[in-house]
Amino acid sequence: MCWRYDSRSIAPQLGTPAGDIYEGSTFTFDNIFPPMVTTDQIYKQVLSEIVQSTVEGYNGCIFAYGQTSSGKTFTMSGARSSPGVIPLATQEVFSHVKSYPDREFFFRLSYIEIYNEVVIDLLDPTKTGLQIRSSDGSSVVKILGVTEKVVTSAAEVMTTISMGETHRSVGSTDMNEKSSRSHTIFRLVIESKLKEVHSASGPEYRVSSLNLVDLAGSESASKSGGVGQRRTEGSYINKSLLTLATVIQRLITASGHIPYRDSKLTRILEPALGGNSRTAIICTITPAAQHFPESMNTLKFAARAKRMKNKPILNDVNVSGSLSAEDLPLLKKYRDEIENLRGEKE
Ligand SMILES: Nc1ncnc2c1ncn2[C@@H]1O[C@H](COP(=O)(O)OP(=O)(O)OP(=O)(O)O)[C@@H](O)[C@H]1O
Repeated sequence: MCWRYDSRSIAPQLGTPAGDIYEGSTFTFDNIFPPMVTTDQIYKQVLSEIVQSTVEGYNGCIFAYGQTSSGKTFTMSGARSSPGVIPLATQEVFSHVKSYPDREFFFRLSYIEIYNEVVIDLLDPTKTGLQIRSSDGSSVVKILGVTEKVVTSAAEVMTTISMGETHRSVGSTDMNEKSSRSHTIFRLVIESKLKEVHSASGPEYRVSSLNLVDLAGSESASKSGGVGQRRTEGSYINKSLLTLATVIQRLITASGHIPYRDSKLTRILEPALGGNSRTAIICTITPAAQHFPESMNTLKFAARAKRMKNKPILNDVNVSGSLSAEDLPLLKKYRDEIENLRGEKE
């Protein structure tokens, strides 16, 4: 073990070669979880609050960043023995709506991957090269033509995602037998309206999105043994992660142009990076000494990301015309009902 840590800080272990070189580099975070902590425990302690607030009308984003094979997919999707963030969050959304019996909810699910800078619809992989459009100071990012499946239960979400998983770009590298070769984004759009309108009951319509992102692993070509296709994938992965790091660096130093548009990943995640979303970043590292340099890089990324400030806002639908009734089926349905009633009265 070449690291020493407690619940908030981590540093190279003194008395090891790395520890002696990097003496004095201590990183402090909101939480540090040792290997034996389960994703369920992390979820309850840190992530549940963000997921609940998406039901209440705030945008939320949780993403996993780290070296290849350090446990991002294990954390986000989970394994049979240990449910990941996606199933845990899905369960919570559908149970938390019960706390709002005065509201009607409507859910749409999309699941995409960004592979070699091409956006692919995992719910319909014949749709590739999807375009991204941002509006309203990029608080709203749309993926044009993406499949949005209307879902009514947690079980339906998980069945749909399992189907989408079969289309993911996964390949074998020296570091991970089943390495994610793409960034994947699970997006649940949550629309709600008051069943009966009372002026004191708060905003009538709300729309928010929950984005759960499993990034491809940062990797060194020599360790992952990539040649040919694997090497090309690796270079796209590293380039988009570098753009992510640059965006974060510019946000925290408030310096220069912020290059959101330099990668599909940062364009889609723009609201989560310095925007209106509540965002949690889970950085995964391995304690193994041979991966010390990669772990150090991940910790430096995490330390910068921790300094990023977002401005979450409640997305009631009087927001600035950036969302039309066509974007919001529940709102459209409600407007149609009003139009019909007016028609009947006339
Ligand atoms: N905390 C953990 N407990 C048990 N097994 C784990 C844990 N974290 C990761 N693993 C296992 O380690 C292997 C690699 O993990 P995983 O695929 O999640 O890495 P990754 O960071 O997503 O890698 P890549 O970027 O290459 O896709 C998997 O077999 C996974 O089940």
